[in-house]
Amino acid sequence: MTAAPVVEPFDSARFRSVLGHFCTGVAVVTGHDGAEPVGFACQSFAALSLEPPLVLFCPGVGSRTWPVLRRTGRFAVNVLSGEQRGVSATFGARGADKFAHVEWTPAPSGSPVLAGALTWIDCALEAVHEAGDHYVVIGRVTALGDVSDGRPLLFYRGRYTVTEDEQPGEMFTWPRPDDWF
Ligand SMILES: Cc1cc2nc3c(=O)[nH]c(=O)nc-3n(C[C@H](O)[C@H](O)[C@H](O)COP(=O)(O)OP(=O)(O)OC[C@H]3O[C@@H](n4cnc5c(N)ncnc54)[C@H](O)[C@@H]3O)c2cc1C
Ligand SMILES: NC(=O)c1ccc[n+]([C@@H]2O[C@H](COP(=O)([O-])OP(=O)(O)OC[C@H]3O[C@@H](n4cnc5c(N)ncnc54)[C@H](O)[C@@H]3O)[C@@H](O)[C@H]2O)c1
Repeated sequence: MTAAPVVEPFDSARFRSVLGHFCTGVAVVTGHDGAEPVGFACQSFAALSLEPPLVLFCPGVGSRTWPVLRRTGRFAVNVLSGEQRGVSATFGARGADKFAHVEWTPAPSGSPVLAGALTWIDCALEAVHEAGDHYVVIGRVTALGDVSDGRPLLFYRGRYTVTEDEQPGEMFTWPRPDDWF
């Protein structure tokens, strides 16, 4: 039998403060039910598996986008560029008419690909796990967008930021190609 973990008390502000130090990109996860497009800003996105190709993201239990994605079994992940702070703000605000001021085209799944996104990942729903006040959603990658040289939008300590210019010689190369995976 394992001992119960020692829990030091903390409130949600401290949780957000500490977790906010983990810098991430920002994605907009989109879907379409045949009637209207849906989507929300999401930083809990990650590559999960290469063989088979899987990704994950975590929508809150109160998300109104998520039930549409669950019903249709399809979604697209739009990787935002550093010039898309406004897009993130729109898709991160509840209830707004999120598609009123953004142009989009359908990915093969029909899910919106937002104009100006760095790239996109089209997915079929693979698995869903309940986890606290969020779901962990796993998608099987079905199509991939083109890539561009633009800089990504980053979210760090509750604020947006972008990377600095790359300096010559800064490019890191792994000692062996399979070290990471
Ligand atoms: C950088 C960034 C990263 C984020 N990452 C994540 C993430 O990883 N996971 C995540 O779950 N969220 C994340 N969010 C938050 C998420 O984008 C927002 O909560 C977004 O509004 C959810 O959109 P939705 O379409 O799912 O739901 P919405 O339709 O926007 O609804 C969200 C909630 O608001 C309520 N609501 C909607 N309209 C109204 C109204 N008119 N009056 C009162 N209540 C209303 C709904 O009932 C629901 O409970 C992130 C936000 C930002 C800015
Ligand atoms: N995973 C998420 O659901 C998530 C992540 C980031 C932001 N948001 C929401 O977007 C809005 C804007 O955020 P902010 O500028 O106040 O930044 P913030 O200070 O709330 O975010 C700091 C960090 O806390 C964590 N976090 C925040 N809300 C969370 C949640 N509901 N569940 C799990 N982790 C969470 C994330 O790691 C985030 O980077 C807030 O309503 C926030 O809750 C949600």
